[in-house]
Amino acid sequence: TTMTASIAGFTFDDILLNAAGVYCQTTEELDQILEAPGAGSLVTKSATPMERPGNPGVRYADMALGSINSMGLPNLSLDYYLEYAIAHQADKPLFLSIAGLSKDDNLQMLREIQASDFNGLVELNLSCPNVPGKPQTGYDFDTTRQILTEAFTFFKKPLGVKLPPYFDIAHFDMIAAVLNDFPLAFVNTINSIGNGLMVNPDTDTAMIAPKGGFGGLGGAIAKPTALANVRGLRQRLNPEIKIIGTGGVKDGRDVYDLILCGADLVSVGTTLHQEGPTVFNRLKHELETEMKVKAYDDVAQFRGQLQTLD
Ligand SMILES: O=C(O)c1[nH]c(=O)[nH]c(=O)c1I
Repeated sequence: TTMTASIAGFTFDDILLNAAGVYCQTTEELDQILEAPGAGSLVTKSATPMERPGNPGVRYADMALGSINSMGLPNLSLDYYLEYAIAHQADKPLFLSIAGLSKDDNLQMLREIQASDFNGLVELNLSCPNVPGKPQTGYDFDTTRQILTEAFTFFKKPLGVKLPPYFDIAHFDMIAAVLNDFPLAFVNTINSIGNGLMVNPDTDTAMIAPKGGFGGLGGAIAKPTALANVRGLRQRLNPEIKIIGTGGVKDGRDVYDLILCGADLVSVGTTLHQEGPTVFNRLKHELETEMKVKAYDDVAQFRGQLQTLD
């Protein structure tokens, strides 16, 4: 069975990778994704120009419905991840994620990457929901347009954006109208569902500490929103803009569904955090099984082919 995809001229021999933020904070974690059977690439933790400790206190929790996190953008700095990516990009195309706290931070990091020997893909994270006082840029269509306009005056390497989930059809139209004006290599949709709240039933307290317990939701709870955002953007974006589908992947059928809605690559967050890098080989084999049931031997045969009832 053929389970490959191409983005910006790069061929991915496996279509699974980690979701930014999960299992990608340190060289040790990144090496485990790089070497994991079934993983076709990796993305580094979203970086800022300088190292950040992130939010204090308990900032991640698993629950029946998935996960809630308010990490607060802890990372070891752009230079750390840039060095790792340059050292390991010969093996397979890699994604470098950046999440500046301002437009200038983002542009400064893009200039540094442009001037470097990195030849992989950059994922501009416009959707971190957990930095206190910082809104998710992806919900501000004018600012998103402004950042991309300035970025493309100098940035020539493959660039994509990590988007927050949208919940209004009008917003699918609006973000697509912005993104279609730029030569983006891909969009990654969705990031966590921002600012949910979960209760610890034993203590009647919030599950996590930062921001009074408000954090991004991932896992099973995110699947319907992930499918809708992959489908909604696939229907609206220029075909040259590829899609990384993220959200709610627990088994091979979840991978299959994201592809059916239009995903080229599929990234795994909560389930990777819970199961570890062996999850990729499990998902790959489960996807193969699902494809055999449907008599498909290539993901290209059903990518984006969700049928509607009307
Ligand atoms: O809290 C985080 O570090 C975080 N958490 C998320 O769920 N998404 C993000 O983009 C980020 I930058």
